Amino acid sequence: MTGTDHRPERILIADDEPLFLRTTGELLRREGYRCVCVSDAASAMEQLRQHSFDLVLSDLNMPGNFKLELLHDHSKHRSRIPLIVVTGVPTLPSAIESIRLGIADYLLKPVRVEDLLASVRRALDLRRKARPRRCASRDEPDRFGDLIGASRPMQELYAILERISGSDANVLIRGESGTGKEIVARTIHENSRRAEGPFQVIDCTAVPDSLFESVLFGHVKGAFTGASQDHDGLLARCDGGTAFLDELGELPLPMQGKLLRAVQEQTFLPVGGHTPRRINTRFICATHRDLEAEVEAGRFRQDLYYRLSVIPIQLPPLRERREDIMLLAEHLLRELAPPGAAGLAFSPQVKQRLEAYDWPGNVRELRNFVEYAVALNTTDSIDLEDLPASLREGTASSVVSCRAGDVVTDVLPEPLVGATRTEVLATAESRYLELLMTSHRGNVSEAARQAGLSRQGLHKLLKRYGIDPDAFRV
Ligand SMILES: Nc1ncnc2c1ncn2[C@@H]1O[C@H](COP(=O)(O)OP(=O)(O)OP(=O)(O)O)[C@@H](O)[C@H]1O
Repeated sequence: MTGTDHRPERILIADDEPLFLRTTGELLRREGYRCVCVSDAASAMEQLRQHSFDLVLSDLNMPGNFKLELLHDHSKHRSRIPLIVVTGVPTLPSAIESIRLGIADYLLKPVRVEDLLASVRRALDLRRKARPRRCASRDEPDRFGDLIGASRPMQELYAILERISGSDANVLIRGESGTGKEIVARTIHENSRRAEGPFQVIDCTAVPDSLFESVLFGHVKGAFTGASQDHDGLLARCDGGTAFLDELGELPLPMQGKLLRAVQEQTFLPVGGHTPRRINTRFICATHRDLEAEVEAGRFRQDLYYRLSVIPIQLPPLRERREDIMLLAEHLLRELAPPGAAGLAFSPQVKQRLEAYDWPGNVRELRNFVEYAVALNTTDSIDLEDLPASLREGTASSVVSCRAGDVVTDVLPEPLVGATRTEVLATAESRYLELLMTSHRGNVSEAARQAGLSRQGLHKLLKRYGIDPDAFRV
């Protein structure tokens, strides 16, 4: 059985019973599906974050899922991928909660082979019908795969994505935080001939410099104290697929030369190894930094920059494509509203406020806002009182205004007069983060919510500026 784009459909099976896992995996593979089997909820969530799947088959009682964590995570972030529950311990509360979270089916163990296959086929069939076609921009002007937006910059982006779908060239995506760099990278992967291969996210800010080489290239047994066996790195996992290097600008300089070899020659040496490993990988990278300035400043290798930016893509901030705000907000509302709240809508005053707001955290901030409003709302309309204070008061829109001809020293602190644009912006961002941390007393979750960033995204920024949240706790 294959999907509409002639690639085998991918099924994630999560169950802590080894026998069920093995036999179900074998059964579905025989039917032509590609299966990945994991035995706990954390591994399932990691797989879903890193790879594309068409369906999830999940047990309920398995490690890490006793409060249905996998189902909650799934309903929040990937509700368009159908999830079938297969449980040996059915309870009424778990069944009600599973259905509330929008599962596709609820099967009881021992499940008959024909029932399982019928349920899998039904769920995949529905997904195929609901799924936007490949390169959908011509027929559906306001979306391309999972990307939403009808503005001119988005139309231009869709045209580029369509044109490059036959290409295997490396891509460099730039844009502010939350503009959609990762979702664009996934879209490129899913529309490429590598679609059935892995899509591996490598977050350059998440790995300490000293571990980078081993995390990226792996190591051989005995390479260092504690290396008791050979270990594959993240690059080995991208073979046949796409490596997505997020925040490329943070890659330590010594690693840049090693990455260049992997990009150029498609080979690398695991730490302590002598035999080069060959890969077949496309590189898509993202950065919010001005990499050309980094090259000029000697912080980023020019040869690597040219290798990776064969196709450059610039993502516009949301404030520069305001006509997409309500389109995205309505889409997110449909995605995030609980089942049974299909009529939930924004009031006219809220729409006005959303369209006027500057969205410094871009689409991620908008998504966080919709989640917040959906969680607080008890009626069928999202009204002004459901908005967080920053949006109600429109604080982020009130920017310092500076008329043409004003002397720039009026708005710049003395030490920054004559500084470059990058230095001024970095100073402002670092100051903003300090104020944010002060007002939230070092609570990263709360601060991230206000800033419209993910916790991970805020951690990345804090790390970049050497700001320790613990120092703000009182
Ligand atoms: N055009 C879009 N259509 C639909 N959803 C979008 C769009 N752009 C972004 N999103 C959603 O906004 C959120 C943030 O997007 P994403 O993580 O891709 O941004 P990013 O630029 O990689 O952020 P960061 O730089 O902080 O890592 C995700 O939930 C993503 O699905």
